[in-house]
Amino acid sequence: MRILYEDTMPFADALFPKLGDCQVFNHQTITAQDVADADVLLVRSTTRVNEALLHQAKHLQYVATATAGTNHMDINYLQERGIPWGSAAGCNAVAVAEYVISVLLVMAQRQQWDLSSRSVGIIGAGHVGTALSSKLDALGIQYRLCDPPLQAAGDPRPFCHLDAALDCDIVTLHVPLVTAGPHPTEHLIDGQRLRAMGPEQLLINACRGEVMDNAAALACKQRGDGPLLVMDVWENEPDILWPLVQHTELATAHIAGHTLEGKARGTTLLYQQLAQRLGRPVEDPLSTLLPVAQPQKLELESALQGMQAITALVHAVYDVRQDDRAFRTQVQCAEDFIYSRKHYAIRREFSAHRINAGNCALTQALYGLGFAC
Ligand SMILES: NC(=O)c1ccc[n+]([C@@H]2O[C@H](COP(=O)([O-])OP(=O)(O)OC[C@H]3O[C@@H](n4cnc5c(N)ncnc54)[C@H](O)[C@@H]3O)[C@@H](O)[C@H]2O)c1
Ligand SMILES: O=C(O)[C@H](O)[C@H](O)COP(=O)(O)O
Repeated sequence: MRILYEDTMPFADALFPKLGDCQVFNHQTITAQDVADADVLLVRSTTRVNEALLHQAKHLQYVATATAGTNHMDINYLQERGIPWGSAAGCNAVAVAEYVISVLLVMAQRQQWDLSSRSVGIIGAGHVGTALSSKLDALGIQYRLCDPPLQAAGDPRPFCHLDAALDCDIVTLHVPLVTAGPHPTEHLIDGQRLRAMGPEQLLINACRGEVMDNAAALACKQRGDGPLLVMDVWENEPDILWPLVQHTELATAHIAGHTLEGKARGTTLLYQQLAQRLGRPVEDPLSTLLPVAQPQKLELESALQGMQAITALVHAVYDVRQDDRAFRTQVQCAEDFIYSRKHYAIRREFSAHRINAGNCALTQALYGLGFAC
């Protein structure tokens, strides 16, 4: 069993050699020739899995991506070739939800917003949208969910129309990139919708760059129109529309999902899927692989209360302003974009940290946010 896997999967070296002979590849240099003899190909979202890469691969039995998004894989081509494929649905939902929470707390401080009187429109109520809604519940922040495919499938949660979600004070996008069919998302947020949003509104894109028309967003901002923008994902990564960066409140290099837990879940989900396909015992190695966070226990400053205390603790674990600063100072071209993602610092999820808040209401909110209390 020849397994070829991308070099950006934490813990892959500890897991996949148990299942076969392994080779590691770099997405910038991989060729069709490299894949020719592979039985299994395991990627992240930076490798385009298509005919150009796979046409010489005559033995492929399985292709999988250790990510939630699958738009980098030509699923039609895989199906035509009869090659089964998999993904790591939900692996980094908590990471993206924590990114959005960090953003909201930064923006609330900067804009003097009382988040308890602001509404959030969550577009896409799958793994990420749902994880985010639980954290907003914990903070007592109102939200509306918009997800026509789930609504049509009978999901019992209350859903709203896209226009109602776009009317919220804060709008956050969590849909897959879909280019065809009844619910396409490519340029879902187009020039017209951007122009209809006011300067007090905040639009967060942490799903796929192509869901928002970036050129239209730039034109809007250059005219002084449109919402405040927070962008983790960009059209045409890594060669993005650089002039747009200066018009954003916070800008990052597609790292919302890059917690150690999120990436490690991606690797272990693929390991489990492959083990199952090979008829091997399916163990869950995640908890044994993750190191203890440093510091594991966080202390709460006794002078801080309520949202101030929550903000301090969230930002002690993950402060998106650090990633924004690094992006603005170190990322100026496509190569920088790739480099910064590949060398992203280790970021842990709230659950890796234990807090003794004392105060019952605060403990409940922190527990709801995901901290170990
Ligand atoms: N920035 C990052 O690091 C990062 C990390 C994880 C995921 N993502 C992106 O975010 C997307 C969502 O992630 P997820 O794990 O929640 O995926 P998911 O599949 O669990 O949820 C996506 C939801 O979007 C809904 N949807 C589809 N079309 C829609 C439309 N037109 N309008 C409203 N809702 C629609 C689907 O019904 C589904 O419920 C992924 O596909 C991926 O592209 C980005
Ligand atoms: O779709 C996903 O899961 C995310 O966008 C993921 O964070 C992408 O990360 P990458 O594979 O590009 O490192």
